Amino acid sequence: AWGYAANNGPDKWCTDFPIADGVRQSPIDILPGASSYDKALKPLKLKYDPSNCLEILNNGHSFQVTFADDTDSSTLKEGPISGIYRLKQFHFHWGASDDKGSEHTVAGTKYPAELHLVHWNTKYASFGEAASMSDGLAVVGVFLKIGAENANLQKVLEAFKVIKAKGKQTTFADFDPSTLLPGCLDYWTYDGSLTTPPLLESVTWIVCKEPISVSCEQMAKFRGLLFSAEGEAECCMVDNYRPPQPLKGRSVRASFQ
Ligand SMILES: NS(=O)(=O)c1ccc(-n2ccn(-c3ccc(F)cc3F)c2=O)cc1
Ligand SMILES: [Zn+2]
Repeated sequence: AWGYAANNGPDKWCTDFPIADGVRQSPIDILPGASSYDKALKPLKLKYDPSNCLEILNNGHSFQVTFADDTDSSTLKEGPISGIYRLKQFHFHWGASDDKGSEHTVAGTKYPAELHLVHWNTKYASFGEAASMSDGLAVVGVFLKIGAENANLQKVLEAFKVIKAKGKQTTFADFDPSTLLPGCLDYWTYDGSLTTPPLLESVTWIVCKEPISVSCEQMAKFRGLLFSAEGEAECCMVDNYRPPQPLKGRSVRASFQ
């Protein structure tokens, strides 16, 4: 099965998932100087209902907080998209050390971690159907940089002790993911893909320019999670990021000047 090790990592994914060498793969290196300001881009309209929060799980690639998506109570609207996209889950990618971990990079700069808020287009009947459509998904990416402790992450980190190993999950209620958004919602946007298998080219990427903070002690807790299941040889969950992929002629637009 795919992973992030030398034998099953990003350079090997094309064997089972040939779209890995596709025309709109993610992540990318964002070059602010080469992105074009588009005054038609609207501000992001994010509205999340904490009561939609269901559970937190270690899926062996990251940890993920999943949301009830049977109503329009947690949605993304406007920004670069048209219509209503519902929040399905959020998760993170991070490094073994603070000098790497994000998937998108900014003029080559790597952040220690990156948050992804995954939404699906309600013009389709379900997440699964939307995931295979070119306008099916919208993922909001937020960079994390080392600084002050982020109090809004504490509740997530406290759950780690019960989801340390792959396959563990627990109920997770009343969490508002908007507390993890930066104050300024300026963003870059481009057409891309899922950054892990199945690497589907169905994502409108919306990457926030402003990072949020995370302390080095909090990063150490991320790195205490395991890729491995209980009873297996322990393997720390670190470096679960795909490196930047070729732009292949795509343009990156900026919502700000
Ligand atoms: N890192 S990311 O680009 O935000 C990202 C990467 C991979 C996924 N992902 C993995 C499996 N799926 C998935 C789950 C259920 C389904 F019906 C279809 C899918 F593609 C999915 O959306 C979701 C998000
Ligand atoms: Zn992700």
